[in-house]
Amino acid sequence: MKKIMLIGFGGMAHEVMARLPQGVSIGWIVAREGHHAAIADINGGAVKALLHPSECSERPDLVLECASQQAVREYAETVLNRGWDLAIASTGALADAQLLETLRSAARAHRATLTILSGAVAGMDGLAAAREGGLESVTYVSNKSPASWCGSPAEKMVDLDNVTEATVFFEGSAREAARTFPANANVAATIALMGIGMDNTRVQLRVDPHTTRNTHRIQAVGAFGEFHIELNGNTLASNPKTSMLAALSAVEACRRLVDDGLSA
Ligand SMILES: NC(=O)C1=CN([C@@H]2O[C@H](COP(=O)(O)OP(=O)(O)OC[C@H]3O[C@@H](n4cnc5c(N)ncnc54)[C@H](O)[C@@H]3O)[C@@H](O)[C@H]2O)C=CC1
Ligand SMILES: O=C([O-])CC(=O)C(=O)O
Repeated sequence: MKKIMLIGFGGMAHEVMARLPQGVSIGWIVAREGHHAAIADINGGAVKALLHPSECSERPDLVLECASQQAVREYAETVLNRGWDLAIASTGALADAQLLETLRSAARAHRATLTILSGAVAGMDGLAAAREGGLESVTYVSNKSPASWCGSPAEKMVDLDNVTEATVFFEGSAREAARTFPANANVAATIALMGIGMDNTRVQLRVDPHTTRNTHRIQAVGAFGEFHIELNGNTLASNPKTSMLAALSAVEACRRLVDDGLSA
């Protein structure tokens, strides 16, 4: 049995727990203290609630971050310094170039892997392959409902309650997008990390009152040719900011621990 550590106890973490592949169990959950009683109830106390990964004295087979960019800043270095493999959803934390370098060095020094979950988008394998031949441009457009942008800085950029048509409220770099919208624009950072970087990846964020989905459009142009991907993702019932596919990409990372057959 593979035993993983989850970081976070919100929408994505619950989806991962509900869909955990056979042969994988959750040994530890790093969460805020307010969640510890609920964690103690899971499987008759089989899961340990922690405030920090350093409280764990065993070696998890994988640490899965499904919490926030702040959680990556708080815990990722400790995890990698212990030589534990880490997969992160909150990829926008890596818009901080210094943190990215620190985590890369920690992973190299301790022979750990830092995996960027594909999250809410698809095509990251193709984008990374295209990069090998040279990319000219990568653009990303995110289109979400007003409920998705609620509680984000979008509230100050557009009237979310009264918007009547799809409206662009942000245009800029992936670095700026990921930093400004930490719960909504991690995809921008993921695309940047797999493509032409945080400053060269152009991002447009839109609010659309006529949708309930999270739509991600990627256009990449390079020596390979060009591709356009449009992904219309259903959101988690528990969190309209987060696409179900993002949670499923975390589940798939767990499945890789037990499946030793084909790999994408
Ligand atoms: N790469 C991608 O495509 C996507 C990435 N994400 C990232 O995944 C995160 C989680 O998504 P959801 O579960 O839907 O969010 P959520 O808001 O439903 O849950 C987040 C959970 O993490 C906990 N948390 C946050 N910071 C923490 C910290 N420093 N220490 C301990 N616990 C902490 C919260 O208390 C909460 O339980 C998002 O905040 C976002 O950063 C979300 C969607 C897509
Ligand atoms: O789940 C999504 O559709 C995208 C998202 O929240 C993010 O990029 O942070």
